[in-house]
Amino acid sequence: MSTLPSLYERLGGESAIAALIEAFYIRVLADPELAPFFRHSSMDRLRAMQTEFFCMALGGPIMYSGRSLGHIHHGRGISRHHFALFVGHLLETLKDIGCDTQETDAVIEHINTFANEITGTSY
Ligand code: HEM
Repeated sequence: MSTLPSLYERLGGESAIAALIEAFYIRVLADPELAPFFRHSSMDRLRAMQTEFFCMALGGPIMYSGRSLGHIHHGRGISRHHFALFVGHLLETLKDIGCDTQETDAVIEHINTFANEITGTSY
């Protein structure tokens, strides 16, 4: 019996995901609507935690050691609009690194499932 490779494997594992996150936050911080959210954040910690989170969320053998998504994001005024901008930058970054459409769509679909947890809304 064979198992399909996880998205983690299809993207190239931990080092490829770390590079993706690095390129992604360059875009996020260049967005005038998103940059202010990160003004007081340690970007080194954020990139490290986000890399762990993506590795875990995409099926990799890595445990996320950061705080709960709700706990971190609630009370910061992150709307659906901000979430959509954030995911838009992820989409562009995946395209930039040459990720094919099927993998890009699968990653975006998966990351979108965290929308309620991040924005604190459920509808
Ligand atoms: C699915 C989408 C998202 C995921 C998976 C995610 C994940 C994370 C993770 C893993 C951390 C680090 C946690 C830690 O330090 O323990 C973090 C921090 C943070 N996130 Fe997100 N995030 C998402 C969307 C967003 C959006 C849309 C915004 C704002 C527009 C945002 C703003 C922040 C900020 C400001 C921090 C740093 C908090 C601090 O300084 O301690 N995130 N996020």
